[in-house]
Amino acid sequence: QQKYPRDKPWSLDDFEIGKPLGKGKFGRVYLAREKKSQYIVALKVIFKDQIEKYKLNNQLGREMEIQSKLNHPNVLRLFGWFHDAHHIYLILEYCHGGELYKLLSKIGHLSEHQAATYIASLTKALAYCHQKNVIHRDIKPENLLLDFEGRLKIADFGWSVQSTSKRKTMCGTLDYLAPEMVENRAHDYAVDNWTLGVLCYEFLYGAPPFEAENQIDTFKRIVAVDLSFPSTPPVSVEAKNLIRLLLVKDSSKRLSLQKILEHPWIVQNADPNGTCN
Ligand SMILES: CC(=O)N[C@H]1CCN(c2c(Cl)cnc3[nH]c(-c4cn(C)nc4C)nc23)C1
Repeated sequence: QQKYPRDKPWSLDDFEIGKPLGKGKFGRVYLAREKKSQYIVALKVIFKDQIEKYKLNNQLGREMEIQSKLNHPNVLRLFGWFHDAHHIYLILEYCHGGELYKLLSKIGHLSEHQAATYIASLTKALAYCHQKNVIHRDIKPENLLLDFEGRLKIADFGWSVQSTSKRKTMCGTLDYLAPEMVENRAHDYAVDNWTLGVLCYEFLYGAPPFEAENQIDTFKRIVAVDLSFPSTPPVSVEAKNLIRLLLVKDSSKRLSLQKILEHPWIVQNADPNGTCN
């Protein structure tokens, strides 16, 4: 029985490779099973020549350094990594529930109970990342996965892999970026608070708040904080209140992560153990 963390370096021979889960510019993610333990993982395969071509070696190294240190129930685990002549392999936690995105596009919008539970989980994950000096976890819906219990996991290493079920308009979208990001001004931890507001809106209405026909109009709506709430689906006043406290142009005035967890809408609607089953 292999003790953990293991001393012998991992190699491809340790795994049986299953179906592809996603693919992208830098590589692909496969379902895989570690032979000795029969443990199911997601194996992310990154092409070395793609990394060298885009001069991303140190970014990848930094991402992996950060990711291997993070250990939180709502942050996807990086168990280890190895490489061969042409590839780098990341051994990642596998989420049986797949992408939150697929669930959202299938059911249109989430209930207030589900939305509050996932916003609370994201807030706790971000508070943990910020405490480890990790910001801007790029929390777009396609980077949010669900484990077998329906618990949310932030799955991003800066190498967003487009999984096969990706919404096409997703690539390069501005929808989730704060004004200071789209205006290319200095950004700090508070960008994540803005993104929580965007996600909360999208979970409840099924579309992001500043969606527009093209990127220019989205850009204009973000910098103007052109926020309005449709009359359907019906959404509680408390939920709208939280969204308004996060989608604030002045980043210093956005509700803090701690205050989000104390907000009445979260306290009244979020499931304490984050599974909302
Ligand atoms: C940003 C990113 O990595 N996106 C995707 C690619 C596969 N990857 C997964 C990662 Cl990294 C971990 N677990 C996953 N589970 C799934 C998945 C499960 N079902 C039923 N359908 C899917 C898809 N995908 C993953 C995340």
